[in-house]
Amino acid sequence: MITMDQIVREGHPVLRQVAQPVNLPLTVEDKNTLQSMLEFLKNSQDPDIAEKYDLRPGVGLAAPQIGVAKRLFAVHTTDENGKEYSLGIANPKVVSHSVEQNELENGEGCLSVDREIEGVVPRHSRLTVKGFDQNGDPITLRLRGYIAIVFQHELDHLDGIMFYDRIEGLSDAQKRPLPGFAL
Ligand SMILES: CC(C)(C)[C@H](NC(=O)Nc1cc(F)cc(F)c1)C(=O)N(CC(=O)NO)CC1CCCC1
Ligand SMILES: [Zn+2]
Repeated sequence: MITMDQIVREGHPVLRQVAQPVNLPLTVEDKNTLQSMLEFLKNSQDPDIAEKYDLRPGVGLAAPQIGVAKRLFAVHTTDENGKEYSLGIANPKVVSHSVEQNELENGEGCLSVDREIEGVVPRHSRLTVKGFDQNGDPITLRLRGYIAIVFQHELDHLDGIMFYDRIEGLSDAQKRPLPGFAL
């Protein structure tokens, strides 16, 4: 099972790479990667398991965050209307998005970032994502609200983009992990 010590922290080059698309049909290895990332998210949201293994409660995880430079990520959360999103997706891409932007008023964090970074992260408020599910079947998702933000945060990881890259006015020093922390 994935635990926090398998999660790569900022400063590791894999978080700044552009991840490679995966071949379809999905290999057993890629299916297992998606499944293990989804399992981590579920475990991290289970109070008993999270406490037992000291997991940070996560809603999304991208393959580069476990050192796999492939275009795979998993999400496990419910949106404002209580619709559950619990899935792994392969080769996701944004096919359209609103001009209108949206942001989490308290800013964002990241499982790969062990520090608080102030500032809102502008995102598309609505977007359509196409990709392939864990069975390799094509999927199209029309997203808005919180889940749209989660997807954009994970999509950015596949392109080596960290949430704080998008915060207006952040100095370069603030964008660099302190040397002592980039273990
Ligand atoms: C970095 C962290 C703060 C752990 C963030 N969680 C979160 O925002 N809220 C949360 C998580 C729960 F599991 C249950 C709950 F009620 C609230 C998160 O998982 N991510 C995912 C991530 O780092 N992916 O790479 C960061 C979020 C920032 C905006 C969208 C995803
Ligand atoms: Zn993240």
